[in-house]
Amino acid sequence: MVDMLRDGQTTGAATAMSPSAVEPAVGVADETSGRTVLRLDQVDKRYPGVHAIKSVSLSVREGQIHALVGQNGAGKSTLVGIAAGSVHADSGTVEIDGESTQSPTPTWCRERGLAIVYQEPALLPDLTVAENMRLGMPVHARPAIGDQIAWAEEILARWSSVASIDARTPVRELRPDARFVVEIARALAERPKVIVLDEPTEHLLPPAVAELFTLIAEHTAAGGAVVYISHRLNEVKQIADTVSVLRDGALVGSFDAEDVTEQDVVNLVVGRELDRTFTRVTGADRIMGEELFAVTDLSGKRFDGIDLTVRAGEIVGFAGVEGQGQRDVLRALGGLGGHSGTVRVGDRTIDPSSPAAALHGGVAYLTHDRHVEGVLSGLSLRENASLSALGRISTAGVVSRMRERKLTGETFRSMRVKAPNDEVDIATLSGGNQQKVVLSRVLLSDSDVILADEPTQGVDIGAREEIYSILRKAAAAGKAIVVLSSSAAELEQLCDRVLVFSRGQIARELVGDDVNEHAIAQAALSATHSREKAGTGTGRVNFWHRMSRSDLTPGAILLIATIILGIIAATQSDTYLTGRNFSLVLPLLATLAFFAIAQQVVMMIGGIDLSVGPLAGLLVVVASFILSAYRTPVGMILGVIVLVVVAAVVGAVNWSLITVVRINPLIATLVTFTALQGLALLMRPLPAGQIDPFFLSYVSGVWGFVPVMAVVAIVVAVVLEYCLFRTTFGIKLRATGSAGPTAERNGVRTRWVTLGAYVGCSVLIVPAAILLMVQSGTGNASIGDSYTLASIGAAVLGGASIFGGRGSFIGAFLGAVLVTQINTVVQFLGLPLYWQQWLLGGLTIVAAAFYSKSRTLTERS
Ligand SMILES: Nc1ncnc2c1ncn2[C@@H]1O[C@H](COP(=O)(O)OP(=O)(O)OP(=O)(O)O)[C@@H](O)[C@H]1O
Repeated sequence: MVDMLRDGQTTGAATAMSPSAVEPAVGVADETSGRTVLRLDQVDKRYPGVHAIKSVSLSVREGQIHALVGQNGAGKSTLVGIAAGSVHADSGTVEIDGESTQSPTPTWCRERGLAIVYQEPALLPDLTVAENMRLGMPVHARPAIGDQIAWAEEILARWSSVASIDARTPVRELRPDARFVVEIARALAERPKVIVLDEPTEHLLPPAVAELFTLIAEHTAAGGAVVYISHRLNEVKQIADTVSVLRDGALVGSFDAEDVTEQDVVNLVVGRELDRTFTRVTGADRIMGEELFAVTDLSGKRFDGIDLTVRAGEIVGFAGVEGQGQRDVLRALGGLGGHSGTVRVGDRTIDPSSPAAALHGGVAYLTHDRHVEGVLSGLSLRENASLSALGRISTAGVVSRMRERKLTGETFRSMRVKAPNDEVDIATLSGGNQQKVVLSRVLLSDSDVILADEPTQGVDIGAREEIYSILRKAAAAGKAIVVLSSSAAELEQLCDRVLVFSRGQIARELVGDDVNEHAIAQAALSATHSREKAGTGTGRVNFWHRMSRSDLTPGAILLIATIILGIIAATQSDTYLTGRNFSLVLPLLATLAFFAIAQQVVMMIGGIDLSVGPLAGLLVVVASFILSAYRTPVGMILGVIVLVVVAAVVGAVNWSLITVVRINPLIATLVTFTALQGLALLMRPLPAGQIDPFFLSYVSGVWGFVPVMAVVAIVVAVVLEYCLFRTTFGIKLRATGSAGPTAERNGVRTRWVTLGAYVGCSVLIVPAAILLMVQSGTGNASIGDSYTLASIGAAVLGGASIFGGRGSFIGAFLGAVLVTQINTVVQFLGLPLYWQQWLLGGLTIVAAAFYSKSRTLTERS
């Protein structure tokens, strides 16, 4: 494993060379043999302050593995993003399988045979593995929705020896390595002409890497092509036919892999000759201080009885086959896992019960899952890095911008973070640069103990050396450091001592000359024979886990609560269980149910519609003009059509404010709320204008004591529930709410899905408004106002997430049932009316807390 520079004192030993000085020794790739399946021609891309791609031309031929290498920020991801249609180039053309275009879209590229696995998985957390896999397929290759589980299981079966993944599991429950397996398996299942893999092995376990290489070989043997991005040059040398080097957005050249040595590639990537002679600076050569970090009898999930001491100035490595508890121990010490035992920093005993408590006790943890736990998107580099150092840079709670800039700036410079400036959004940085910023945060916390989990993940060869040097400097400054790495070579280079884990315990301790790559790898393998597969996380499926998996769980809980309230009311009053009572209550229930179902549509995409109440009022007012007395049946139908059109227009206005003008949904629909209220009051300042009694008698028809409209509401809820999981639009709706930008990358036109959601929501208010017409009989402008909040309450009770992606129409219906039940039972029990509010508020809090708790537990496990 020589995937890194071997240089104890890198920067001093490196000799700057002109690019031309490192290029002539290597052979230039033959671009003529084999058919070209992907061609990029004069592609150029600028971001504010960065010329990311400088007129790059590249050809990838069939049956070939074409590696793309370069430092962090060189432009690799941007270039393949352009090839896949997810990044729009300023100029240049993309040609896939003979067809070219200047403006490719993800769908265009996929349909022509290009599949891509992004550095950050393009999976939708709230959709199941099977739904994600199906959605990512080109339209012609998608299985029927009913067959998707069997189809996904068949594809994942190929990976079963390295990753046991249940196709029904929501992706949010998968561990990072399993997420990548799903992505890769899906992309290969497309049988693409060319597959792009952007740092695919960063998160994979060694057996999965081996499986990937076998599949890649099969793919190319069948005539497919691969574009392979990696910082692991040993992997590149192992599999690539051609190596293209990018530096600062420009193509240095494309070379035959056989003609270049690993050292040649390093020099080409860095743009200078880098001395890779390795001098390990061990603890024996350094002065170490007193024992600084002491852990006694630490036990928790997947580990047991861990004793550990680290001295000031010492770097201790955690090694072992993946899944032997080493990561769990590190996370528990960083405050990210339950545990028992004693943890001491210096002479203080600390309780790392949370990351904040660990930090407070002097322990900082660098996560291995940068995408989910490390990066704070939307915040600048500076803000991301200074988050753990706020105490040091503020006085009486006020942050000193000068100190913050100085501190973060110096750290960024020492790590060579590549960004236009320190104020840009961290999300705009390349993956490796994001990793450097997250590491900066840990260093800036100035904690006595640093726990670094895969510190060089996704980081280029030059920066890797810089990170080693920074960790060594931190040790030299008296910190105690623990490094977990899947690379034995990395541990050899960094550590004074290495602890090898097996089945949740420390199986071996390597010191002195035993701290070498070979001995570490050997110890890891001989220490254990059982390899845990990548999977869905915990093997133990607990109550919360099972409950939180289903979107129907909230509905079941609501039903039980409704029945209990009903039993109480029935025991207290003889009139509760009578047809007369039901004939009074059910129309109210149907009205609220339509409001809740409508609200659920927009909440599914992470939106909200405050205008539903006034819209209903406006529709009642409009009806008092167009459905006034004694219309013919045709007139009535036309009248209802007008109401639908009015509602659809309001939905479209909401959508354009949110999507085109880009106003937050809460504000946008608050604006519409006021405008619609004003308009309705303008038309009918006071309730007036009779609505046709014949029309009202039709819509208030009953079967026994059950109103027809209540049955319609149930049917609508059930049909929409079916559509949500079994139709393309339903899945796109959930995908858009789950993670909009990722859904876009999967070919979902989120803009139009959002339009459908807002228009759909408004149109579903028409039946609710008709029921209100029955109640008022006249044009009453404010009759719907109170339903805005009630609709949101009912949908939340039904399990809707305000962040989108989760919820259920049956749940929303049952939420409306419970709200109506509370109102009725309070009256039957003769309780004061404020009990309605208390019960509703109390139950909403209990429900929200329950859903939130169960969801958090599921995601953590
Ligand atoms: N959306 C964006 N907005 C602004 N700048 C961006 C954006 N995406 C990328 N960049 C910039 O473009 C340059 C190239 O980034 P890119 O992600 O392509 O690099 P990379 O070679 O893939 O790096 P890494 O190896 O770290 O993943 C970087 O300077 C990056 O900060």
